[in-house]
Amino acid sequence: MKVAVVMGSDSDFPILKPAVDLLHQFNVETEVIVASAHRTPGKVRDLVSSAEERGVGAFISAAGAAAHLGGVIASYTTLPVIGVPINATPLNGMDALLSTVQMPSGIPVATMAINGAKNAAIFAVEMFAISDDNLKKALKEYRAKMVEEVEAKAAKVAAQLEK
Ligand SMILES: Nc1c(C(=O)O)ncn1[C@@H]1O[C@H](COP(=O)(O)O)[C@@H](O)[C@H]1O
Repeated sequence: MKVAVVMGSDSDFPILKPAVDLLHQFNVETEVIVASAHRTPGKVRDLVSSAEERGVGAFISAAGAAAHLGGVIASYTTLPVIGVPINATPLNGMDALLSTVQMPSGIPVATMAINGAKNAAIFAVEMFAISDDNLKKALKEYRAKMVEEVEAKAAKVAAQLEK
């Protein structure tokens, strides 16, 4: 199964790139697509309608401003949609957060933090890991590495206090 990473504009890509890299680090296949519910509605409908045939198991949808992309993707599929509101306007992402998260009942978009693309990737891996023991193991290793990194930071602070 792969993750379709859809963004509203190429201007969102710098936020999405680390998420795509993270998915590849877990050996999860991706397709990375620029498409807009506002500007290219036909492309969004087509790519979502045919997604299951291409082996897509989940969507990550990232958009800034009036971010309707996630909701529109969710309207065309029963695959899970993870929304990433992007900070792209003078409203600092609040516009995208509210338009992504406040979905009408029945059509959910699992919304991450503003610019929270890496958590979207991890969340997708967690969903795939439910039926994939290798991914489950890889997630446990990822967490263990995080513990090591925090302990190294704690040791650094402790060393500074001893000076
Ligand atoms: N929110 C949407 C949608 C949509 O929801 O369909 N399409 C593009 N956008 C967003 O507009 C912002 C500015 O786009 P440009 O940089 O192309 O002007 C981007 O953050 C994009 O995700």
